[in-house]
Amino acid sequence: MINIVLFGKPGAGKGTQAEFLKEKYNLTHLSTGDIFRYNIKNETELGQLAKTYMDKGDLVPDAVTIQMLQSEVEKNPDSAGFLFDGFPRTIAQAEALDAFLASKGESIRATVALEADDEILVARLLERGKTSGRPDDQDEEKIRNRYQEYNEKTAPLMAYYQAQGKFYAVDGIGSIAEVTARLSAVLDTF
Ligand SMILES: Nc1ncnc2c1ncn2[C@@H]1O[C@H](COP(=O)(O)OP(=O)(O)O)[C@@H](O)[C@H]1O
Repeated sequence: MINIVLFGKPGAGKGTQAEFLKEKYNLTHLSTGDIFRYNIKNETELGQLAKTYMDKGDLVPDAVTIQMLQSEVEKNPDSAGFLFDGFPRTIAQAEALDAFLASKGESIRATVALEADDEILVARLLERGKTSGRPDDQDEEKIRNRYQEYNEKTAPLMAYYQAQGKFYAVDGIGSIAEVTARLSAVLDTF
């Protein structure tokens, strides 16, 4: 199994790139943001809980997110590998993921980060907010709050995966095809 973490700030292009990478490498794409939004749309209990955090640009609590992610992995027992998008976002989530995969005799092969400047990304998200309907993309204050959450809670994951020798970064600025090519150059080495 090849398990990959796609890493990057809000708006870095993880979802866009995941669409190409999952096809190319035959991976099961698990986007925690997409799963939460699906639950919000269907008005599940999980969705109602997640919405209170997401609308403010806060992270959903670890216990909720970890349990949800594990159940999504369990739903795909025959997967050739997972592409984790938007997860892990905290050290506690990364530790839980490592322990969970280890219990199945699996592990994370690599974490690949899409790098981009904050100001470019804030502008991208405001643009996306005009058509995406996402409440967290429409208000600059909420967007800034997501960057603060990222800097405080998610950025430390770079050192976490670097210490395991699993961290790779690519430039996330360029055309979609250019960025896909940069990511593929890293993933093709596995
Ligand atoms: N792993 C996670 N842990 C906690 N909250 C999460 C996680 N993944 C997604 N969320 C929630 O969903 C929101 C949207 O996430 P996502 O769709 O990945 O968008 P983006 O990367 O553009 O912020 C986050 O701001 C957060 O509230």
